[in-house]
Amino acid sequence: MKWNKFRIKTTTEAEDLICSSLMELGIQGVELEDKIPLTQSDKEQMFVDIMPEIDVDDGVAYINFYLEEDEDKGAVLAAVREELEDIAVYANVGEASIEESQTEDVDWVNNWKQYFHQFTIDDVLIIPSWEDVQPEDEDKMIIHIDPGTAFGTGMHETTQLCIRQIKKYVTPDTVILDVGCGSGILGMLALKFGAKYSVGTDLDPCAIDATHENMEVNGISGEQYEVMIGNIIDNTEVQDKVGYEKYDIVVANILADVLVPLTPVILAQLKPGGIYITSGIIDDKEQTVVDAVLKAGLTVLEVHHQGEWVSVTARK
Ligand SMILES: C[S@@+](CC[C@H](N)C(=O)[O-])C[C@H]1O[C@@H](n2cnc3c(N)ncnc32)[C@H](O)[C@@H]1O
Repeated sequence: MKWNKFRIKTTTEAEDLICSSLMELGIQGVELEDKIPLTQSDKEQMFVDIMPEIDVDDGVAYINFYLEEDEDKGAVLAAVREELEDIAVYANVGEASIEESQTEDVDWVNNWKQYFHQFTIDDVLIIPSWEDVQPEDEDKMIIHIDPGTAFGTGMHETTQLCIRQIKKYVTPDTVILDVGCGSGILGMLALKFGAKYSVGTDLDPCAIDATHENMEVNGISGEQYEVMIGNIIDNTEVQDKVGYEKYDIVVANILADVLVPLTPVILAQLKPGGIYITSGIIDDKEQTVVDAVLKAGLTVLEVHHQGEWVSVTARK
């Protein structure tokens, strides 16, 4: 199916007002293009630590929206133009021109799958749920994964750094906390390496379904793990539910700027002697995380690098 794409040229001042008017008209899923840098909270949610170069904000913004080919675009465009005129009375909407084009229907949710194929991390074969295991790989530890829209195929360097550290420190008595579990890959591998129990947390609701699905596909029963939504950094309900001095290992593959406030919280969740594995650290933030770990009173055991990413492992 083809879609009609509309591009409104406006100002950064008016973009929020126009977006909410479009939503009131029933237009869902608008795209914004402007030169305003991401906020700290945007970056944390999007797992972005290296910002692309953007030009200086010139106040111009573009708002894209899409209508199905058979929708009455004349009526919708008339309503949009009316809204733009109303907003122009009290805000600078700039040019407020609307450019029209057509676009192919692309399956954005599933399109990335063509780039995700089976691969190995040491002796672990990670295989997407839509591929088959080759006979020569049947002796490997096999993990089937479909991250859905959650993060965590295992292909990212930061995940691989965590997997190696988990394998090193897991014992049959290990209870592990996986903060920012995404697809559930780290907790799941810990259980496959022999851990007793895994608790995962994430801010992203997609992570909950993805973790349940991946655990099930890999034959892990609901008695071996739990997963919860919420921000352990500032939500005491989540902290209480996760439990204190309970974990032999806490793993967190999140950005350095999140690891810094997370570390003192994690200290309370770790058993004395417990291991804290951090990753997701871009190389120029290595010292920031090491400092946060030391400040919390942990002892740094190991620092590993892969590409431009760093993992710091410490002991309580
Ligand atoms: C890089 S992904 C890691 C996913 C998976 N653990 C892995 O290693 O592949 C980071 C995850 O942390 C989550 N996240 C970010 N801040 C968080 C917080 N304060 N508490 C819990 N999860 C958080 C994100 O939603 C995302 O799913």
